[in-house]
Amino acid sequence: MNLAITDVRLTPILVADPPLLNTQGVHQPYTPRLIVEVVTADGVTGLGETYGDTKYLELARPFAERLKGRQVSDLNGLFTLADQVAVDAARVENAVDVGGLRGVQTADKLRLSVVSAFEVACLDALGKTLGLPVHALLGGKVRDAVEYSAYLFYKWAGHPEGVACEKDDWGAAVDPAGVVEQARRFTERYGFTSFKLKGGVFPPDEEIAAVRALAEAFPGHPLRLDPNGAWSLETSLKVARELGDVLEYLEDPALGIPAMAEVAERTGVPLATNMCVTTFAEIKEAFTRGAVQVVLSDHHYWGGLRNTQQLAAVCRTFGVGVSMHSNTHLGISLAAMTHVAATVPNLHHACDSHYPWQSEDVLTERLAFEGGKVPVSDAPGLGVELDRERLAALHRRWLDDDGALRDRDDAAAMRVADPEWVTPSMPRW
Ligand SMILES: O=C([O-])C(=O)C[C@H](O)[C@@H](O)C(=O)[O-]
Ligand SMILES: [Mg+2]
Repeated sequence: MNLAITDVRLTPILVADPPLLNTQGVHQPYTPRLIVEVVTADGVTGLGETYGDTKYLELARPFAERLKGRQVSDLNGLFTLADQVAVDAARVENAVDVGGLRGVQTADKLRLSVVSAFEVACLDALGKTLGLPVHALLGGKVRDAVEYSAYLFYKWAGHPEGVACEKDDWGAAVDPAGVVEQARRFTERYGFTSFKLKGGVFPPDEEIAAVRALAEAFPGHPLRLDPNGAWSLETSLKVARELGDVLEYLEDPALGIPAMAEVAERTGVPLATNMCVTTFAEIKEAFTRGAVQVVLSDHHYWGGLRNTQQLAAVCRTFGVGVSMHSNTHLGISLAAMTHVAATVPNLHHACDSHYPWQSEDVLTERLAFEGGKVPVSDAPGLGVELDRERLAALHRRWLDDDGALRDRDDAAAMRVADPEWVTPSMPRW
């Protein structure tokens, strides 16, 4: 058995994305992802996936160079190695992640977002070599299936006229009836029983009405609303009070730990975040001030599967809940999320996943939701197989792009439909 890494392949791709609305704008018709392959001396290939924007590619390339000759079992060494990769100061100066949707942007967070794909790829290769599933390498599963929630979005029926795109069959959802209809489709197609609505798109009263409509259509089901910090403290307090009786939690109503702490204290409504706690450095203040009751981990920017387990342990220590955030991702990441989620004992909320919105994948077989859950694979590694033809086709799309879509920009996509659109200043309402 030879665990030495002899080759690393990085393949940036563009994958189809429907016109999903958020407070920054709308999703572009294609979004960048990076597929990582780590090959061992025995010829075993491990797969990983992360964000594919330029700022990640420019770190992934020098990192991949340094990886050759190391062992896929040397997971701690990945972090030491990452520290050697310089981050351009312009990338982090006064910067927030994806226009503010994912919190602060630090040099470490950028590095971790890259390391995570390599950690997953190394675990996949190690698992395949040893004949063990990734969850076993993480200490073993405590559940056989991981529950996900329906991630509802306000959306248009299609991308703007004349824009090259793939069509989707979800239809439009721009009012309460549309949101309920979308939720019904999610339950019919995937069996989800929890619902999260991406808010911050329409004035809060309209979004309150949509959540009320969901509560009426699906009585007793867990509901969440996430405006990505688009509301002032006063608006957050108002929405929390109006929806407190039907929400499982409210996600990032306002920006920053002090505002979140005040909303939590004055309303008692549980708050979740993937914005004010996205790094270990932010935990102490947020937890001691009671600003968040559920941290939505994302193994991509927390630095991988083992860091996610560490985050879960810290949350458990402080009596704070943990669940999972999601951005547009493919099956490799869904498999990784499922393996780590299977090992976290204190996971009491259904995880987010964009996967149902992704009509394209790079796997020979898509992962399936059964009754809203993804079964935990016991096959060696992640339990997924790369479809090289699909990978090549999506890479071809990336090569053919003139650069306009290689960096996610929801405000730019919105300007195609509304040339006057500027990124809203926060708080928006
Ligand atoms: O706050 C969140 O849950 C997200 O940031 C998830 C995604 O970024 C979502 O808002 C999106 O892609 O529009
Ligand atoms: Mg969120």
